[in-house]
Formats: sequence, C-alpha cells, structure tokens
Amino acid sequence: MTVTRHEGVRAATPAPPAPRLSVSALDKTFGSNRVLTDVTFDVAPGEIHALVGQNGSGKSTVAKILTGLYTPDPGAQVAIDGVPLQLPVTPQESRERGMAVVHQSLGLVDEFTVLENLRVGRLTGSRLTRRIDWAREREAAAAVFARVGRQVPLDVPVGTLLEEDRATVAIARALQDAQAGAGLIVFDESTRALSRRALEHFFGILDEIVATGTAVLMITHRLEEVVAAADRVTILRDGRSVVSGHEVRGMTEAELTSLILGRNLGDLDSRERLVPADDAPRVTVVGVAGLGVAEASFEVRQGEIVGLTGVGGSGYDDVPYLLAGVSPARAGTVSLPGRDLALAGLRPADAIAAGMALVPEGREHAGLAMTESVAENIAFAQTSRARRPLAPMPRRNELALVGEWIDRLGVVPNLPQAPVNTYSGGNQQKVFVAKWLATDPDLLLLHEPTQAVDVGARHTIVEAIHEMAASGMFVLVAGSDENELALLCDRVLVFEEGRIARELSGQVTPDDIVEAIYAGGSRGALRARRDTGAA
Ligand SMILES: Nc1ncnc2c1ncn2[C@@H]1O[C@H](COP(=O)(O)OP(=O)(O)OP(=O)(O)O)[C@@H](O)[C@H]1O
Repeated sequence: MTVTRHEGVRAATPAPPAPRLSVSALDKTFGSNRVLTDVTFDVAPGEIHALVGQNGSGKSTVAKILTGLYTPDPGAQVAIDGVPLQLPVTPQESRERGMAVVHQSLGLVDEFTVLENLRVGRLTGSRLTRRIDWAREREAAAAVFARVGRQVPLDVPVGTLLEEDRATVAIARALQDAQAGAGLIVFDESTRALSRRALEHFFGILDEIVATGTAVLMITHRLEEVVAAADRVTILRDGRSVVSGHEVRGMTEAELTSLILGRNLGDLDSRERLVPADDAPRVTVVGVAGLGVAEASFEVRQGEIVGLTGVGGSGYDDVPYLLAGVSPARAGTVSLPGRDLALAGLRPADAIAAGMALVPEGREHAGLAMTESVAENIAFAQTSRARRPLAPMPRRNELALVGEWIDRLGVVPNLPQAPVNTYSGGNQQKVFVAKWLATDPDLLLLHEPTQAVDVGARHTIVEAIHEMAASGMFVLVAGSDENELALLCDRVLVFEEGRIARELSGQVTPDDIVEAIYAGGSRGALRARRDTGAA
C-alpha cells in the first residue's frame, strides 16, 4: 500500500507536544574550569532518555543545574513543557513543575529516619491542630515501598541502612511525587546499588511510569541498561553534547562505547585465566557464618581472583565484611599464610593488621573523607595500616605514592591537593579504590569495585586489580555485575540461601554467571522491554 501525504493533511496535523524538558546552550564554569559547553538536548514526554559519558564529562553537573544546586553560566535555556524556567532554578519551582531528581549521592540525611527522609517536605498536618497524622504518613510510605517492591523499616536512621536500602529510599522518594502523564524524573546513577532482581523490578516501574507520559532522564554507566531500556541517548564528551537525542534502537554497546570515549576500547577479554599450582600459597576460609551467610568454606590461591555472586539476600555480599571484621561473624576462621584468625569477635583493626584491605560499596558512606584532599585520603589508609612502620611516612614518599596511584588509575583532574568532593562520582570511586590498593594488602576484599565508573575507567580498575593479583595478592570480589565478574575473575562462587551452591571456573562468560545465579533463568525484564517495545 502506498500512502501519499497531502499538504492539507500536514496542515491539519496537530503540532507535536513540546518536549517535557529542553536544555539548550548550557555552559558551566567552576573558577577557570569550563565543565559544560553548549550542552543541548531534549526529553520527550513518555520516553526514557539516557544521558551518558565518561567520568567527569558533566552529567551530574547537568542534574545539579536542573535542581538548582548549581547556577549555570549566563545564556543557558531550560524549559519544561515549552515554558522556560527562571535560572538559576529554585528547588521549589523545579518541584512544582514536576521535576524530581535522585542525585548520585542519593541526598539522604543519615541521622533522620527512613520515614522522615521519605516524607520530608510532604508531611501533612491537620488543618485545625497542625499535628502531623503519622498513621497516614506511615501508610503513604508503606504504599510507595510496596510499589518499589522492597519494604524498608520506617523507623531506623537512614545512616544504618545497607546501600541497596538507601537507594530504595531515594528512588521511592522521587517516585512518590510522579503524577501520571506529567513530570520528569532524573535518576543520576541511582540504580548502582540495586541487586539484579531489584533492578528488573525498577525497570518494570519505569515502563509503567513512562507509559503514562511521564518522562525519565537516566544517567548511567551501565550501557547494557541503555541498550535494553532507553528510547534515545545523549552523550557528553568533555562537557559537550556530542550526540543529542539519538535513537537507541539498533545501537550496540560497542558503538555507544566508542561514541562515549571517542575511540574504540581495547579488548580486555584476552587475559589468560590463572590456573594456580596445587602447592601455591592460599588463603583458606572455613565455616564463615553471620548476617546472611549460613556457612561457607573456600580457598583463594595466590594470584587468583575469586568472585562471589548470587541474588540479593543470598549472602554473597556479606562475606567481605565478615572477613574484614566490619560485620560481626558468628563463627569461622580465615587463614592467611602464617596467620590464622578467628572471625567471631574480629575487629577491623585486627584484620588490617593481618594484611587485609576492604574496599566496601558506597564510597561516601563508608570510605572517603569528602572534604579532605585526594592525597590525604590515599595517604591516610597507607599510614593507618598498623603492621607497617608506625612512624609516619616521609612527606616526599607520600607524595610520590599518591602521584603513582593518581596516574595508575587515571584520576582526573590530576590535582592531589583538591578536595575529594570537587571530583566527579567516578573519579571519587577511583580514589577510593586507590586508597586501599596503595596499602599493598595480602588479601584484597572488594565489593562492587567499579560502581559508578565509566566504561574506560572500569577497564583501568580491572587492569589494576589484575596486576595486583599477578604480583601475588589474594583477591576476593563480591559483585552483582556479570560482565565485571567475567572480566575480573579466575573463578566465581555462586551463593544461594547463605551457602555456596555452584562454582564456575575456566573461561567463564557473563551468560554462564547469569545462568548459574538463576539456575537457567535470564535477565528477562530488561530484554523483554526492548523486544516488546518493537511491537
Ligand atoms: N563543586 C565543584 N567544584 C569544582 N569542580 C567541580 C565541582 N563539581 C564538579 N566539578 C567538576 O566538573 C566536572 C564534571 O563533573 P560531573 O560530576 O558533572 O561529572 P559526571 O559526568 O557526572 O562524572 P561521573 O560519571 O564520574 O559521576 C569534573 O571535572 C568535576 O571535577
């Protein structure tokens, strides 16, 4: 059938709706440092729009301008539904116009309870007495958690929660304001702490939301998510929108990677898997139990990288914390060459002194002094290692060490004296990893080590961990990202209900890992969206 378009028809066609969000000529300078130049893109009603780019390319700065945390340079234009916003944006106007942003830092107040964090600014008092109806507030909170698919206890301070629960609170807070058919929600790397299952649920909710016409701007480094879930993509490179609103359908992760980096990425897959000798020195963990771990025993041979994974709640991600004395173990021992430690009652300082280093998840929360410099952060871990000489390291050596690690992990900008909180999220993560690698531990315990880092930096961190293992370190990494585990590990242990259920060794592929986790299942929801979206 041939359809001929008539001029008259074109004239009668209603004008397309104004973009939900349009951003044009956005510039931002910090001091003399220009971080955004002429950023221009728009987000249509009812679409999932991905905003991607390397660490430090300016994504979070865009998000912070949208909520009024940063003031853009003069000349920028930002409009919602065709109506310009006064710049700088005021948080109140941004919210009144239907914009909700989940920042990378999640924006939670640790001392406040979950309920207070969730309902802050939304608490409704009785008109007569002004007394807050807490029963109603609790109901509203429970309803929004039910929608998100994960209940979080309402009365505990947010600072005591696990990273996944913190992310859930921040996401729930943004979702509770979404009005069907209106508004825009910006998620800035907010899903990075979600487990696989929670992630699938999250994308299910996004589908529901955008089907009503609400728009979503998703800032992420997980290109798999972009390919599977986003409708269009904008790419920032060095603060410029080098690709603006490109259709995602038909794009591959490799194409996205080369557009993000401006070059093709070398292949990391070529690492030969290590097959350690039977008599190689080893770390032996026997009968570790505590938190979600019922009982687990395993070995890590020298130079080997062993991965731990499973569905959320299977206990795999508790292991590093139990071994490092950060979470209390009920039982078990860990034996490093020449040292046996009982895990019950183990203090973090004992674990550090015995040669262990833990790179936990959630750098702001657990690991970096945000207002201190990069140099202070890296050097602090070094001098805190009690079995090293107690005398402080000479300043010259300290600076050399810091310089070496900044170079090695490609921390940008290379300004050792700048406070960590002026660095982009991914560069903070590099500093965080460097801080512990620099202590040169015998047993390195990692939990989601490349969280929030871009595709190039992820390779750099993976390479650094490979080098550390090759130099004789024992490495244990707990993670939920099958691609990362396949790149990093020589062996992967899959947990189920607190115990090791399966072991993968040899050339392990990401699909092998997913299959082992779900015992035949697959990452359905993300892929299904793309497939049914084609209909
Ligand atoms: N408050 C600040 N003071 C000085 N420089 C800043 C400040 N905030 C951000 N920058 C700089 O702006 C640049 C862009 O940072 P931004 O956080 O927007 O990057 P990003 O693309 O979100 O990175 P990531 O993927 O690592 O989160 C970085 O070079 C960063 O150091």
